[in-house]
Amino acid sequence: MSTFSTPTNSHIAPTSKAKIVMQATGLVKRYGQVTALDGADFELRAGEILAVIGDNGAGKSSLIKALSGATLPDSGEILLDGQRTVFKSPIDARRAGIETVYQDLAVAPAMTIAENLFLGRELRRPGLPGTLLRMLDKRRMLAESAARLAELKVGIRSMSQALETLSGGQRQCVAVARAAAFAQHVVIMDEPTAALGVKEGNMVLELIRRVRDKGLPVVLISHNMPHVFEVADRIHVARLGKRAAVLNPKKISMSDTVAVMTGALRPDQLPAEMLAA
Ligand SMILES: Nc1ncnc2c1ncn2[C@@H]1O[C@H](COP(=O)(O)OP(=O)(O)OP(=O)(O)O)[C@@H](O)[C@H]1O
Repeated sequence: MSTFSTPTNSHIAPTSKAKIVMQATGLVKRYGQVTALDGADFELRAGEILAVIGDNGAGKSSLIKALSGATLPDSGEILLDGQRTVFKSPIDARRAGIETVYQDLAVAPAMTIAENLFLGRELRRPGLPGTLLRMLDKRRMLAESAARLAELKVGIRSMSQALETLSGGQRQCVAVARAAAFAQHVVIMDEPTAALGVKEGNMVLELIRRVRDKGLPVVLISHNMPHVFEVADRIHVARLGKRAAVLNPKKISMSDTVAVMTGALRPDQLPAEMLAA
């Protein structure tokens, strides 16, 4: 069997005894004649970065949409901390502590970094007696933004500069930091390093590790195999609307991973050590 890359991820991966933070069983989602999810299972553990990979149309986005409340599956169960949960909207998922960083970033380029961090969750000053009017607390939002970014070692100095003045990688870091700042349980990232150069991609990968090390498990959807192997503790392979396998990136090569993803290699043909516990 081929060996392709030496994983550089030095973090101690969670063992099979690590707590299951989020779980899904038998998710089904149909769009007319198309079955996007065909009984997909999912399991995210405390302390891990779980990469979700799969060929085009394998059901990655549909899975993530179900986990983040963007779509309601036709059947199947989602459990958060062991409790059955139904997300009827992304707001439900956010309330439950799940933050998602979408590919389009959902940011306002002309607004400041602080305004973007608190977009939709603005801090306000106490209301004046007898009025409902509550002014935005810009000072606190600036201070808190600076604190959040510093905590994650994102090296951006001025929180009052417009987001559009930042590079693509820095903007992505702001989006990730925003998710990490508000998430109580899980951060889901959809292709966070797509369209970034090598240096900027590495900067975002570093940040993703810091988010995990801060105590938030991360679900990372990516087509970028070197990036997956750089940071993932386990690799969930989606195929034909199901979870085909969960792989151990420390034991399996990139080429064999791609072979499992495309169906050229069946998971039951792999030595047990290549499968994640
Ligand atoms: N809103 C929709 N309406 C109709 N079909 C859909 C819809 N969303 C997804 N599908 C179909 O469901 C299947 C799974 O799609 P999904 O986007 O989940 O796969 P994916 O693994 O994320 O693919 P990609 O890597 O190309 O984004 C595909 O056949 C897709 O065409």
